[in-house]
Amino acid sequence: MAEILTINAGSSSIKFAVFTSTGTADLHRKLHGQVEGLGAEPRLIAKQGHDTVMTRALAPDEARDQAHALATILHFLESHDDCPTPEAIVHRIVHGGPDRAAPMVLDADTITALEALTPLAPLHQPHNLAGVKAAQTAFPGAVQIGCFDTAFHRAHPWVADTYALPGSYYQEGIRRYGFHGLSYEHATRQLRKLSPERAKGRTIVTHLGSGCSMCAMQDGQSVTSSMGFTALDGLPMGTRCGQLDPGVVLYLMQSKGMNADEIETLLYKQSGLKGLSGLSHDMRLLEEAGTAEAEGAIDYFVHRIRREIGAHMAILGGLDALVFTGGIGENAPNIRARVCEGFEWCGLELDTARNAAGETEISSDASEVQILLIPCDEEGVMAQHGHDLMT
Ligand SMILES: Nc1ncnc2c1ncn2[C@@H]1O[C@H](COP(=O)(O)OP(=O)(O)O)[C@@H](O)[C@H]1O
Ligand SMILES: CC(=O)OP(=O)(O)O
Ligand SMILES: [Mg+2]
Repeated sequence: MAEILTINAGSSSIKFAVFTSTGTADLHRKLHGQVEGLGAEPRLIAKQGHDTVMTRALAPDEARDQAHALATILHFLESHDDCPTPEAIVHRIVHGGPDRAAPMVLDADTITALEALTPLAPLHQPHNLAGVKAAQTAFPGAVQIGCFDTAFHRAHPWVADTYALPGSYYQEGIRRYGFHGLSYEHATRQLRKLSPERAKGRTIVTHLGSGCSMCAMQDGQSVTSSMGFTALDGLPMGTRCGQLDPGVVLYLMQSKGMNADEIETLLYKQSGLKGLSGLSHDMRLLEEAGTAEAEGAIDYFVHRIRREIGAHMAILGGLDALVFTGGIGENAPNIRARVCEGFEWCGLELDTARNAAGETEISSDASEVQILLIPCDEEGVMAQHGHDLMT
């Protein structure tokens, strides 16, 4: 029985899963888990089905950063009673550049080309590629496969991909790539099962996790997305600023004398919910805190999501379904309620009780737009791609 291991290094977590394949298209998830809370209070959680087989707070040297967290996961897998012997290890690689529109086997040349994209995704790409190397060492017999967050958006029309810079900049790759593609792919697959007619129409999926973005789709194909050249643009995130006037960057350089490294740290690691609240990147803590700054951070977060929903809806010419996914999207009913508030004018109405209960369909019976909660499963999509490439 072939096994597939998936590794998904996000900005605040590393998620893993072991799947077995019996030769058919159906994959069985036999073990999964994550190191979550990187940068705050990291812990390792592993589950078999719904049963938790491990939950442990991690010491600083076990989860100082993604590399340590991954070593902790690989150590856990190797010492697990049923240690996996993966035939393929599938990695989420956040940036695939302009041409990689499908998953692929990672050979040495591809890894070198992907390393060159590190400045475009500094919170992710180095960790994604370090994960490939660590996995090669831990499981030397396995094929390494990459699935790219950017791939899902590669068929955007030019207007959704370009910046209004001279054309040569687009040609050299300065364009809007869009991210969270594996999450969007999963959401559309689920939507096709849950609501096939609406999935053929105009849909917006909003991925609200540690990183946050939104994607407008027509018949499951990405039309436009809130993230751009890097995973900084669009919505505010845990520690990232989201949309920012580029004049701010010029001001920081010219008037405050900040250098590129300082600005990178500010925009990627000290901004977003963390920067505004002065407290934490974690929505759970902000909701509990109740300070004026934490409330302000949540107000801004909600405001920007609402603004992007309006913009994405305008590009689609209306809306048939709105999907929430990601750590915040799935687990924070108050945020969902505030995002949807006052959108009745365009036929979008939440059902308070369904939303509070976290049901799959959270729109009211009267709502013209269906509102759904679809738990993010990037690992399931990755495993399926790995399986398809191996057979
Ligand atoms: N119950 C909850 N209420 C509010 N926010 C939550 C809850 N559970 C998780 N989150 C948020 O989800 C975030 C993690 O989302 P996730 O999609 O797992 O992130 P990533 O994959 O980018 O590391 C956490 O930082 C936290 O803010
Ligand atoms: C692209 C991105 O922001 O990913 P994540 O949400 O996993 O940090
Ligand atoms: Mg994620």
